[in-house]
Amino acid sequence: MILRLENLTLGYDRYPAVHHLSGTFAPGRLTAVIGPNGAGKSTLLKGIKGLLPTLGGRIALNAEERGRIAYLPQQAELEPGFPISVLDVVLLGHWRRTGAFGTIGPNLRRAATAALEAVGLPGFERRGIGSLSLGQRQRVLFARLMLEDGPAILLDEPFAAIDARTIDDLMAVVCRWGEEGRTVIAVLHDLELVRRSFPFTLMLAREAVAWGPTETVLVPETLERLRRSSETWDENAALCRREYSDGV
Ligand SMILES: Nc1ncnc2c1ncn2[C@@H]1O[C@H](COP(=O)(O)OP(=O)(O)OP(=O)(O)O)[C@@H](O)[C@H]1O
Repeated sequence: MILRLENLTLGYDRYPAVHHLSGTFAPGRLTAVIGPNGAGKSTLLKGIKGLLPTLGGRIALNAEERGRIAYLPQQAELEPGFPISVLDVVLLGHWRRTGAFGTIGPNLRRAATAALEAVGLPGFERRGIGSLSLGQRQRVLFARLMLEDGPAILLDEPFAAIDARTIDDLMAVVCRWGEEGRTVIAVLHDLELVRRSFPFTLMLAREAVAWGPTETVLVPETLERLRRSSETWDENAALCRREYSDGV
């Protein structure tokens, strides 16, 4: 899936939070989105997933493609621990794709078991999701993303408050997604992790400060530009005055 943004503006009640963004997320490419609090990173992921209307410009995707994008929101936005099993949480990845009437056959159960093994939780199927640690829950959510089988995967701060061992294990899953040709876009704050593992970076401060190969983006000049632009952006920006060609 080629995910292309064309002069994209996103926001809330017509007040823009991400301005005039243009660029492409190519298949198999791992892109980190970095920027300070309030830079519009979560807004961008929600816009790509179709949870926000576009205020201007467009995301070049049809509805069917958009429906297949897998999305992991920030932990704070996740549903509280319902008393359901780990297996059911993982199988939700399948239902998200097929709808509630999709059938769960033995192949799917095997796929769920294999996904749990791949994230380092073999034999956890019957455990209640509420009995797991934060890191274990994040592993389960990655197993669910595996079952979603999306051509593009959006991760919003997937490693916040997660221990180094779990990050390593889950990064191995992310790298495999890239090798399988899936587009991965991850909001991250750990620049060392970005340098190590994400070949592309979008540096965001309401608009793109820089977007390209990580080694050209994470350099002192652009980090300084990021610092300056986040100091000057207007929390109460006026309605975007450039034209709204579609959306709203
Ligand atoms: N539901 C909402 N209604 C109105 N404004 C919102 C809403 N969600 C976010 N915003 C505003 O949009 C701007 C961008 O927020 P966003 O959550 O996208 O930033 P972020 O880069 O993900 O920040 P963080 O690193 O803190 O998660 C902020 O000014 C925020 O207050």
